[in-house]
Amino acid sequence: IPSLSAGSSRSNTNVFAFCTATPTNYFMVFTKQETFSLLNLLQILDSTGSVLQGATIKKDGSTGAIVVARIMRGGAADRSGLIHEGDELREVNGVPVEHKRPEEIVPILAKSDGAVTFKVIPGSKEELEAEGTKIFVRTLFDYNPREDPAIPCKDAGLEFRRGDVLQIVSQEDDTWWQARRHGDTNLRAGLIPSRQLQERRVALRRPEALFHAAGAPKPSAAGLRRSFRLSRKDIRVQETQIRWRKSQILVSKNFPSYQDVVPYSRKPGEPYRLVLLVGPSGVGVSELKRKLLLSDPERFSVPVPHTTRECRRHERDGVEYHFISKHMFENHILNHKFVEYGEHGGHYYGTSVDSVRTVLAESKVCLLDVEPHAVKTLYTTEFKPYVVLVKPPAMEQLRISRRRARILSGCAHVKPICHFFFQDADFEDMINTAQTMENKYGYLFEKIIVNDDLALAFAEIRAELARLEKETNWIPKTWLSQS
Ligand SMILES: Nc1ncnc2c1ncn2[C@@H]1O[C@H](COP(=O)(O)OP(=O)(O)OP(=O)(O)O)[C@@H](O)[C@H]1O
Repeated sequence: IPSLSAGSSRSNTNVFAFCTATPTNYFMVFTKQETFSLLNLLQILDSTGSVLQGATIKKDGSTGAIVVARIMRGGAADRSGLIHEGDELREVNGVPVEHKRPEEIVPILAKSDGAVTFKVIPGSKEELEAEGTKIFVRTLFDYNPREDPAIPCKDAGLEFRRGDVLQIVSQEDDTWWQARRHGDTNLRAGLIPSRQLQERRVALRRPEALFHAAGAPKPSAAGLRRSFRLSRKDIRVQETQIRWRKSQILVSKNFPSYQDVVPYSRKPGEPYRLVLLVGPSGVGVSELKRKLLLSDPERFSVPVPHTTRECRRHERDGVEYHFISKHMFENHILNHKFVEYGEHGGHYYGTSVDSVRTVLAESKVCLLDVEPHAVKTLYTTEFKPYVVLVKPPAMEQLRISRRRARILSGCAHVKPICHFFFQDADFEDMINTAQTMENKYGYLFEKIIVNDDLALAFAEIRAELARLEKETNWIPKTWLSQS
C-alpha cells in the first residue's frame, strides 16, 4: 500500500486505503468514501491498542454534533494528520454517536480491541499553523490538572511547577492552551489553563495579600538592618514599614500567571546578570550573601555604598563607602541615582546604580540585597537581574534552626549589635512578610530558596548561580524590546 503524506489524506479522491507508519508504529487506514468527498471512514489502529490518542471530543452546543475539540500537538492523532479540530464524529465502530454524549462514547472506545473505526465528516475549520512560531513562558504558579475541576480532560493536562519553562504550541482556544515542557522528550503537548482563564480565576479568589493586610503592619523586632556594606541594613525603617502598609493594601490588580520569556546566553565579555536577593528581615539574606562572598571573592562582589557620615581613620574613600556631603547625597536622590537609600543615626546611606555598574564592569557577579519594591528599578535589559526570594521555612523549623541565632540590629559602622534571640512573633512576621512578598512580587522571582538549614540553602544558591553561567537562561521577553 503506498504511503501517502498526511496532507493528501484529506483529499477527496477515491482512496480505498492507505497506511503510514510513524516511529510509534501507528497506522491509519482510510476506506472508500461512502457518499461524497466530505464523508470519510477513518480507521485508526495503534500497536498499544490506545485509540484516538491525543484528541478530545465535545458536543457542539448549537448542532448537537460530536466534534473533535482538540488535537493534542505532537500526539498520535496530530502526527497522523488525518483528524482535525472541528471534524464531526458520526460513528464509532459502526455505532452512530450523533445523539450521544461524549461520556457515552468513551466506553465504546474503551471496549475496542486495538482497532477502532470512525466515520468522520471533516470540519471546515482550517488548522492554524503553529509550527515555527515558538512561544515560551515561565510559569508563575504550580498546576496539577488532577486537582482542576474545570479542565475538560484530566489525562490531557500538563502538570507543572512554578518556574518551569513551557513552549506554548497552541493558543487557539481562549481558555485552554496546549504546551510542552521545554526540554521534554515527550513531544505530545498537554492542556494548561490559558493566561486569561488563570488570571481570571485567581482574581476571583480572595487575594491572600489583602487578607494579611488586616493584621499586618506590626513593627518587627528584626526590622532594623545592620549596615549597607554587607547587608541591606536599615534604611528608614519607619518609612519602609509605612510603604509596606500601603503596598499591602494596594494589592496589584494583576495576578500574572505566565511570563513570556526568551532564551539568553551571556556572550564572552558581556557583564554577568545582576543577582538580587530579596527576603523578609532576619531571614538570612545577609548571611547567604556573606557566605557567597567568602566562598569566591574573585567571582562575587558587592557595590560600595554611599554615606554622608565621617570617614574613620581606618577607612578609605571608595573602599568601605563613598563618602559624600549631605548636599550631594540629596542631589543624587533627586536625580534617582540610588537603588535604595535610607537614614540611620542622622546620616544617609545608599546604594547607587552606578556602583552596581562598577562591579559588573569588573566582570564579577554583583550581589545586591534590596527591598522588593526596588527590584523594578533594576529590572532592565542592562542588568538582566536574576532575582532570588529567600523564604523562611515553617514555624516549627524556624524554632529549631534559629535556636541559637540572634537578631542582628544596629549598623555595621557602629559595630553589629546582636542581642536578642528570635521570638515567635519575629518568626510569624518573617513568614507573613515572605508570603506577602511572594503574592505581590512573585512574578519577579526566578528562584525561591527556603532558608531552613543554612548549609543547604547556601549550597542551593551557589549551585543555582553556577548553573546560570553554564545553561541557557530564560529572560523576560520585554527585555528584548527594551534593547
Ligand atoms: N538558616 C539559618 N539557620 C540559623 N541561623 C540563621 C540562618 N540564616 C540566618 N541565620 C541567622 O539569623 C540572623 C539574621 O540573619 P541575617 O542578618 O542574614 O538576616 P537578613 O535577612 O540579612 O536580615 P537583616 O537585613 O534584617 O539583617 C543572623 O544571626 C544569622 O546568623
